[in-house]
Amino acid sequence: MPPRRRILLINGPNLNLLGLREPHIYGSATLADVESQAQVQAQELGFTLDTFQSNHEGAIVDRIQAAAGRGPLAKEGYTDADKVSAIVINPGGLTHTSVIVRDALLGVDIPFIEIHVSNVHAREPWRHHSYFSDKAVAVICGLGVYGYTAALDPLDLNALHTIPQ
Ligand SMILES: O=C1C[C@@](O)(C(=O)O)C[C@@H](O)[C@@H]1O
Repeated sequence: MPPRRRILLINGPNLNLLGLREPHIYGSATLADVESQAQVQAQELGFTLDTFQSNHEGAIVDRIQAAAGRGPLAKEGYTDADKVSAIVINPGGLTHTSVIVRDALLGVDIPFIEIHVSNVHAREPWRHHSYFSDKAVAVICGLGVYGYTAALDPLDLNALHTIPQ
């Protein structure tokens, strides 16, 4: 059987307001636009896409653990079928603060791509540091919401592990 490709797209705090918050920085596309475009792309490329957004750090940790079939959500109906082979994550402000989301990603050992809509390196100095970049397969920033499309591109996915059936 061919390897399964199931990708999890996570958006962190405040990204539910994409399209409304600071449009001069983040543009006018909404999170719904981003997720539906990503679903179209997934269908075209033949992988399953799960999407998740939360404003809560612990909820993101629980969802990452569930992506490996572990943690509290694993007891609530998430099964092995929900295991993913790669994660695309825009951690939002947690990028610059979150040891625990970093630890969650390292703990499940699922390769991930970090994406930011804005060019964080052209913004406030404290946005230049990420708790994720040194462990990410790739980091995409400053491409606007096209960054999500780039992250899900098969060229990037080919570089990632897949879960054998
Ligand atoms: O919430 C966000 C969004 C962001 O991750 C981006 O997509 O550009 C950049 C972060 O610094 C910020 O806190």
